[in-house]
Amino acid sequence: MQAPEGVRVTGPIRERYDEILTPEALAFVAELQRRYGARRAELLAARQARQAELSAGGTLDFLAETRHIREDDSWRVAEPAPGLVDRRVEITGPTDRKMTINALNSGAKVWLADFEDANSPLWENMIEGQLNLRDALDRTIDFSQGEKRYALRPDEELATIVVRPRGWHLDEKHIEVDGRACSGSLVDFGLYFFHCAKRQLAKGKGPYFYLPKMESHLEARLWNEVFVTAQELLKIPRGTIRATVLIETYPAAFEMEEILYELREHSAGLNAGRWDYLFSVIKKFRTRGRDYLLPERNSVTMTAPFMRAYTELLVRTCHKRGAHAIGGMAAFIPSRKDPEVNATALEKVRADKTRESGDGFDGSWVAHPDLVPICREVFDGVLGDRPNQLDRKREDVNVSAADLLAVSKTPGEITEAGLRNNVDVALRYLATWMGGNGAVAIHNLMEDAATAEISRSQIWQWIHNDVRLADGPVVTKALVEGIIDEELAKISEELGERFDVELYAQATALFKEVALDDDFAEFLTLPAYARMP
Ligand SMILES: CC(=O)SCCNC(=O)CCNC(=O)[C@H](O)C(C)(C)COP(=O)(O)OP(=O)(O)OC[C@H]1O[C@@H](n2cnc3c(N)ncnc32)[C@H](O)[C@@H]1OP(=O)(O)O
Ligand SMILES: O=CC(=O)O
Ligand SMILES: [Mg+2]
Repeated sequence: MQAPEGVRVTGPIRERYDEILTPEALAFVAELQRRYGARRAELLAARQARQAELSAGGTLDFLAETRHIREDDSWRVAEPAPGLVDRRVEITGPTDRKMTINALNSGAKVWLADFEDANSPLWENMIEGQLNLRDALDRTIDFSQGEKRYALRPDEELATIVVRPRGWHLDEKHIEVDGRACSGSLVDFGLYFFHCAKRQLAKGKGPYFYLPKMESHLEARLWNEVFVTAQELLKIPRGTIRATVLIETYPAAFEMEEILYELREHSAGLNAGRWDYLFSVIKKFRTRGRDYLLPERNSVTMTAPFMRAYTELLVRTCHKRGAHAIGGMAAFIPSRKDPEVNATALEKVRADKTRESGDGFDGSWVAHPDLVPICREVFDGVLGDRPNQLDRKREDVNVSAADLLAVSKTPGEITEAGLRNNVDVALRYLATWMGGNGAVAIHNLMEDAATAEISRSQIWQWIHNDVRLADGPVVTKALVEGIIDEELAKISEELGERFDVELYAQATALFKEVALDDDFAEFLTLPAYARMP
């Protein structure tokens, strides 16, 4: 395989990879990396500086220097693009061949094709995911499992593809530009844009993206600059790209309006990414004692006052600027085998979507095809024939910085069962992730990188703030180490021959690093990726 000057591909080149890793596509990605790699590094350093301020006693607030943007009522984001006008149901999931076909056929309006939370960034997953997206657009994608054959429905019935590239913090170590690993965000964005932008335009849609884990409007400005350059290089009209930003970090909640402003000619709205948001709340104030201590994971709900403040503000901010507000993921996974589990999942998801649609969201996420009808039914009930409810301005909403920061008003406690659950789920998830799969149902809940981050960071926070369990001792490293051994033994007994000794050994070492080490790993995926081939 021929690579352009200064570009080195170190991952194995398997069948058909050369169709994605063409010299032209690699040159395009390298151009983005050369133009924007240094700025990305500066913005990642700025995250560290902000964290140091918070750990030293600082707080988060709306920015004084951007007040003029918030107070200027004249600007709006771009009109909704074709395929993104009605987003009442969005399904998310990884880009393997079967899931690609199932998601596109699911009846959802949008498919979030995920290179992020639901994906383990194995080289094979990244490149084959790109191939699958391209094949889907060419309608050459097929798949069979046993007797079952998978094929796409007619184009007009398929979900609109919206790709979620990796966040700014992750590298793609198998593609080096001028001797350094390339940004994972630029690889995922660049390869998809290069191969699929024109294919999408030919179908009357466009290159659309979900942007994860941003921490400031300056990071959104960087994405906007990348978009402008990418469109120029491929001679595609400026403003063709559309991007929905996940508001899923604590700092970003204070910069929603500025993020929309930076991306306004490319914006397709905001999404309330609840799981990473919770992780970020824990992470940002992890050393700050009781004021920022959440109850155990499964008892924090969307009705906690600080979570309501965040989602209400998101809807109000979006609708003021003509942007879609998209709801998040209820983690309950239906079952085709267990009617009771299925009924519970449907009921919980219905309640979640009812709250969101009532609050003014224009649509929401589901994790599984069997949840599409419920989400559609609930949003149909509120939207009727209208494609969205952008006209519902929610001027009644008035959220202060103190409301967003009111973590300590969250009801619930921290118990031994909560601690054990965090250990058990994190171990199972990390073993799955190291095995190349980024999303899995565990105890009937969807687990992905964001939910696993909550589990391990809660444990870190409890250890470092001398938290006493409601029904037991103070949480210490030694206590957690004992529980790890016990939970591993239970998992091994339950899985029997399916217990992969090697993967669980890796998961355990990784979990100890990200939950027990005094240095808090910024993202668990960083040390996890370092351990990956
Ligand atoms: C915090 C966040 O970022 S949330 C967004 C990121 N997370 C996600 O996207 C998770 C998406 N969901 C999933 O990956 C899956 O639903 C899981 C892993 C949780 C469960 O998957 P499974 O164990 O395969 O569920 P199940 O066996 O019930 O699946 C039934 C069928 O639905 C398909 N299916 C399940 N979820 C999806 C999905 N999200 N997209 C497409 N197809 C799906 C399965 O492939 C299977 O297809 P088949 O009948 O043709 O074999
Ligand atoms: O990406 C979504 C989230 O909840 O995290
Ligand atoms: Mg997320």
